[in-house]
Amino acid sequence: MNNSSGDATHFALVAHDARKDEIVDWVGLQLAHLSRVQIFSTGTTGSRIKQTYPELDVTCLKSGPLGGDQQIGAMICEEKLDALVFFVDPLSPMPHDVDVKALTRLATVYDLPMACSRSTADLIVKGLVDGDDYTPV
Ligand SMILES: O=C(CO)COP(=O)(O)O
Repeated sequence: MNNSSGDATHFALVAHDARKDEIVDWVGLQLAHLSRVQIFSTGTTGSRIKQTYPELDVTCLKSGPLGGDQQIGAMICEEKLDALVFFVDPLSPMPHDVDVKALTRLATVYDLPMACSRSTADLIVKGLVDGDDYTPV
């Protein structure tokens, strides 16, 4: 836990449409660990995760194209998140591409652990939930 509120571990989980099935599958594989995490998601991603795993603690924000990416960006600036898992679709143009860029940019600016793929997302879970507390050097 590195968020400034000092309580539970907070993850943002976001996926573009072409990768929503993939994030739902990934959450299922990490269910035991993610059940110990407070999850914040953009609207449609969060609804899918909640529907499939009602036992998880998921807060749904606005849909990405309607401001959800920006809400997550604001949480990063306010140091309310410990990690961002963002399964980006690299093959489709997005009407809200500027928001997508802004979100990944802020994760970089604030040195927030960010995963855009399953393997990196696994490593984040291993480092932040399954392993010893992560302390940035
Ligand atoms: O568009 C998104 C991220 O850029 C995701 O938004 P939804 O989860 O609402 O589809």
